[in-house]
Amino acid sequence: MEDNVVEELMTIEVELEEVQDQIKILLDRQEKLYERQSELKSLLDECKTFGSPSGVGVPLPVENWSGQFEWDSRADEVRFNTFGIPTYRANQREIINAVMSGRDVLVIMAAGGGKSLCYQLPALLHDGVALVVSPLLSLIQDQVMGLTALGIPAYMLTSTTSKDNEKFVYKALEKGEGALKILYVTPEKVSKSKRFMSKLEKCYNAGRLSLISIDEAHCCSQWGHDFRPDYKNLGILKTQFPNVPIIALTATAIKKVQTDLVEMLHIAKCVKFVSTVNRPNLFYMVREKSSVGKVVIDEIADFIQGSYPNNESGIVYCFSRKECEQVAHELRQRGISADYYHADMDVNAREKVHMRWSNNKLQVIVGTVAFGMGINKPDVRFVIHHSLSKSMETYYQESGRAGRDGLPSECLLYFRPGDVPRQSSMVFYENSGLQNLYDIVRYCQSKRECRRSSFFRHFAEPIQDCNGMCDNCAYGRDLKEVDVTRHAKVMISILQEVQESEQRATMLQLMDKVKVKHKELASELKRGESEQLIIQLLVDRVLKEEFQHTAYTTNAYVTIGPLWKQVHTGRKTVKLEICSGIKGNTGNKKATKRTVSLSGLEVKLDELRRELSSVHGGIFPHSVLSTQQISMLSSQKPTSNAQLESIIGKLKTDKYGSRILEQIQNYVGQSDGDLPNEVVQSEKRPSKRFKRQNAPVLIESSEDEG
Ligand SMILES: Nc1ncnc2c1ncn2[C@@H]1O[C@H](COP(=O)(O)OP(=O)(O)OP(=O)(O)O)[C@@H](O)[C@H]1O
Ligand SMILES: [Mg+2]
Repeated sequence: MEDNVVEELMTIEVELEEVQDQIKILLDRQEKLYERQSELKSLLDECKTFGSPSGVGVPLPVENWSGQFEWDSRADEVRFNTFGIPTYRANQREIINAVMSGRDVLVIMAAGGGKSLCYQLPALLHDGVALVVSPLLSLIQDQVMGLTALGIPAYMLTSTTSKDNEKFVYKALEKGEGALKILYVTPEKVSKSKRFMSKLEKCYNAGRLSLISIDEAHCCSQWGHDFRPDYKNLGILKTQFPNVPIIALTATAIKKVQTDLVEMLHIAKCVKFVSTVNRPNLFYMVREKSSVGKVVIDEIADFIQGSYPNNESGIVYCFSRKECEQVAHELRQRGISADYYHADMDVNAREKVHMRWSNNKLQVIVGTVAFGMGINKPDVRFVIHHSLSKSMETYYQESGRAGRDGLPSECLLYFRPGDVPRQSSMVFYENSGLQNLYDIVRYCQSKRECRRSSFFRHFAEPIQDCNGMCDNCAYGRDLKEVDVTRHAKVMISILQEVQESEQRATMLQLMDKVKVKHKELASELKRGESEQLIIQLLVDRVLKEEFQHTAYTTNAYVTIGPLWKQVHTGRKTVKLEICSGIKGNTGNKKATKRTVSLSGLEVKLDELRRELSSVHGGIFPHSVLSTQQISMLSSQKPTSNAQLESIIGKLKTDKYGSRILEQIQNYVGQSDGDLPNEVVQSEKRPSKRFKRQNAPVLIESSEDEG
């Protein structure tokens, strides 16, 4: 009797949790609707006021940010000729219009969505100086370098700024002398330097402070993943400079973070632009990870050499520092230029590795989570996870470092159940740590559901088409569903015995016990499948994990979970999906192109951009020409300055035009009779599965504007 009551109670508790999750989603939705309702009501009030006869001549408040504005043509000219950007991406134009109209703006846009342009373009259109607060020195250096290469007067005030430059900046702020359009600082400058703030005040009083931009604004919030205490003091900017519009930008989609930063920055009336979390150009896939370390490395090396033989950049994320070093070493032994990056290295060594990678002198960085926010490289073609991340949010951020230039890129995660206890013993003490981990475990275990849908569900966004850009959508798998209820019951009984004798069992010990006690049953499932079953039972709460600290480590054990009885009494059957093969591309599903393969001319232009970047010093190859521009040049093969200008804009044509035209001419001359866009095989190493393709396609969201 008592048992039954306890069991029902457990079941109800689990169901209650599920209901609460649903309520949370509905409450979020309600909050959004209330927000919009009040926006619309106040808009209506304003319309009535301004629309009345007494309001004749007063302009209507502008909320249609896609409409026409007086700065349109100037904005288009600067976008194209200075930044070399042919069209706006989704929301960019609207955001720029809101900023230009003097409103405070909050921008939530996925990594690589193009947030920088949203403040850099208005900074150039306005008179005066725009201030940008950014959390990391490396990010600031990248940005200043990139802008300088475009001929934009951008400076920074950081620990590395020379005395001369500091003097120049302070003079520009105080007296308006010298050309200064964009000034980057770290948050510490705002909260700690009285001298800087007093100069800024003078700049403001003279009406020359045009805009304040807070990049990576999620650093304000303790709920964000990169909290920075000094970001909390940035509220002072609105208090001291109330007439200057603030634009706060982040890729973090968590609601709590957004609410926090609006409050902290004092921008309650801001216009908010939330873009989708979808990254249509990323191909997501999960592969089974062998328990033999060398096999995993062989597979990773094959993948890189097969798909990326032209030194295309990538990242491999590892669980621990030691693993990073080992994996980098083993990749090098297999002929891949790889190096590691983790928090145990000194700052200089880390920066050196980062620089070599940014300059395309190193193909792969093998990093821990420490290799994070400062990564600004747009042409990362693949992100491989050697082990699973600790949550969907973390995986989204880390894998999202691929393809920031919008070109097809791949995100590959190696999953094996044995990695789960390693992660769980690290995260179990965090708020919802285990829940978050089990969410990504579910993502990894799933063999049918679209990987993109998991992201949409996680970030509470309506589902969009995947276009065949994940393994589950692109390939049909031969899946069979096996009833493993008997196995699950045996596991439960064994764990009961273990518990009764006041002992504990790890996942491996549990499997061994099943093998010893029930040989026939154990032989029905392969080792990996038994592991898969235990993980599934954990995620479904039939089993649960328990942790014990020792002096050196935390051990994870498996024990009976809240729903064990449902299985034990036979009320719940347990099924395991077992994959017996991949059918290949299914005819009925759209499979969009996943990788960028370089044509002969593209390889030549890539070499040229590397050469020009080292000749011009201090700029990255992607600042000379983006991969997207290289692909357009190679398909259109311009022969005159005018044609070139229509592709890459005036500034780059003036700077590098003669060399680019010369390169194209040489290539066309040499390859007379060849296929126009013949795909080249790397000279350095043979390619296993090289794909012949024409110019790469840019996969963009359909909301693009001209
Ligand atoms: N409209 C556009 N068309 C083509 N490329 C663009 C456009 N806007 C931005 N880009 C390019 O996309 C890349 C990423 O842009 P940006 O650095 O602004 O991204 P972000 O949103 O700040 O990402 P993160 O969150 O990672 O900092 C850059 O190489 C940039 O030049
Ligand atoms: Mg950015």
